[in-house]
Amino acid sequence: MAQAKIGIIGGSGLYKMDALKDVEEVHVDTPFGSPSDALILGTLDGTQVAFLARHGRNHTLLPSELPFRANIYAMKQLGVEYLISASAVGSLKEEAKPLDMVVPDQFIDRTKNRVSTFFGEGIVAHIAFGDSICANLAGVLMDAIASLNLPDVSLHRGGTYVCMEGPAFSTKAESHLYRSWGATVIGMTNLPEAKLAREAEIAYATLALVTDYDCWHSDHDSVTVEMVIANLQRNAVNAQKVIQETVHRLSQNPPSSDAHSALKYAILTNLEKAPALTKQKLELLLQKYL
Ligand SMILES: CSC[C@H]1O[C@H](OP(=O)(O)O)[C@H](O)[C@@H]1O
Ligand SMILES: Nc1ncnc2[nH]cnc12
Repeated sequence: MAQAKIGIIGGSGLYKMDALKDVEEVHVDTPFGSPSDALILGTLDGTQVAFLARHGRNHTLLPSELPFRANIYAMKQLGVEYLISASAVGSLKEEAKPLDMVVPDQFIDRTKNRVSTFFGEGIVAHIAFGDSICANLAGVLMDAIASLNLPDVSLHRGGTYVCMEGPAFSTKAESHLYRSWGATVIGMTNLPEAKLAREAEIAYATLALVTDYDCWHSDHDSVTVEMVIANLQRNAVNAQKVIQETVHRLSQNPPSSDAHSALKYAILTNLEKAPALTKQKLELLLQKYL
């Protein structure tokens, strides 16, 4: 199977990468089922990458229906070591305006219905998640954004991403509550992905594209899908430029990442005595430690 060290997961409004060349569509099967869609392998300025449309290319999957484990496992099967997520988010802060870019460094979990671990069935592991985003990968992403000097786009370095269950958007009371917690942006997808990427020892960072002010701002209309997609479309070219520049920088100078050894001290179970079937299912994650 073709391989790629860099993976890209495109969210709402970002269903393909226009600059990809030598494109190959790969249908990957994993022990956790099928990913959201075929993975698109191709080159960006000569660097091999794997692209996946998180909700499917025709946007058919709700946030709660996303096969997060299959998506991350498929990336691992392709050899991905760095994973960039591009996501639409609502802003919870006045200064993060629609069309701005935020590179969060923390999460708050408000999901209710997500499976966000590969472990269980006889093998127990607890990854460290205090620093939920790979700081070095986020650094490359932020340097890439800054280097492009995008007109009318401010970069916000760091911030907390609230991950809610959805699919309905927040109530005003919730939106004000998250603001009182000091959170920066809100979305429905990135937290399970970040946890699973960490378990799979893949460095993960998010390019959060602000599309709206959620529903707290008295001078702006409450978020609607129409608003999200319209603003995302206005920003899609910028988002792809950022991803392209980030891929270029990663290919020139791949950073070290604590994520790449996240399981070193995380596994509690004696793997010699662990159930064979579970070991087989998780072989790709465990092989270094067997
Ligand atoms: C289309 S509005 C809500 C939808 O958009 C975001 O998706 P993604 O993170 O995949 O860009 C948000 O998380 C919701 O899933
Ligand atoms: N306000 C919002 N809440 C949740 N997810 C979003 N995605 C884009 N805007 C959002």
